[in-house]
Amino acid sequence: MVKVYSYKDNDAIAKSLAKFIIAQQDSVLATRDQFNIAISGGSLVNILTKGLLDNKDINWSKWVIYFSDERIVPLNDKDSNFGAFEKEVLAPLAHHGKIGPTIVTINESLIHSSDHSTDAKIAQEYESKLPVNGLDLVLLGAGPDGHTCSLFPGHKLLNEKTLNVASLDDSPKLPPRRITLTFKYLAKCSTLAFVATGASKQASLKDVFENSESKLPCALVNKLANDVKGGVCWFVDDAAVEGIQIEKSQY
Ligand SMILES: O=C(O)[C@H](O)[C@@H](O)[C@H](O)[C@H](O)COP(=O)(O)O
Repeated sequence: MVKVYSYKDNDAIAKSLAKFIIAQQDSVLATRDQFNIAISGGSLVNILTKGLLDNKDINWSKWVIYFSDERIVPLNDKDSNFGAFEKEVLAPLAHHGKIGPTIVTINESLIHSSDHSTDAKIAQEYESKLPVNGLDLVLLGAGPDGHTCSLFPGHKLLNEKTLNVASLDDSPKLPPRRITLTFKYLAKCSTLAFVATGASKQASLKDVFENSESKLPCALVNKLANDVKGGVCWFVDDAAVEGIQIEKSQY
């Protein structure tokens, strides 16, 4: 089942997404002591900052945070997804004296600026740190071209059937070298939640939601809805889904 939750702006999304994440957190922590979540880059980090930072219901010390994809750059590089999350969320958390989450990043000692041959090793090592049975929640972005994680339209990784985490060095969006969760691994996770905002997403989301044959990566994630027990949902703003024939509600 794919659900679409739609709001007028990022502040409203941030509030509702926080409520959703806390519900997932609470149901997992009722049964075990660790909440495994993956986040993505882009504007999602800013929405998480708004919704989570001063939120007393987040049990940060029980969170283990992974990345749905990461750029193969040093962690302090402006293009690093970890770097953005550290600056926006982790540093302010530490500043408030809170016990922070555990973060699982790529091993930057394996990055060689000109030699890409260790990129597969970075992916392999990242895969070895992931829970074998999948994550509790994966927060996904959606690019204007319909990509998600670093799974791009028409890319050979859309057909990856063996690896849970793969590397690529031909990302059409810079920077070119990345690692990404694959569909194989996303299918093992409990809940998949997209956050997509802005009119630049309209054309690809029209294809995702109105064309049952769509091959866009975001559409292929929607097709996993029956495999993942918590389903697939979308948190969108009105601009992203204007004119698109879908049933919308609010969480
Ligand atoms: O690695 C990347 O290329 C980006 O992080 C990307 O995957 C992002 O998540 C989407 O393009 C959505 O970005 P916005 O939310 O900023 O529109």
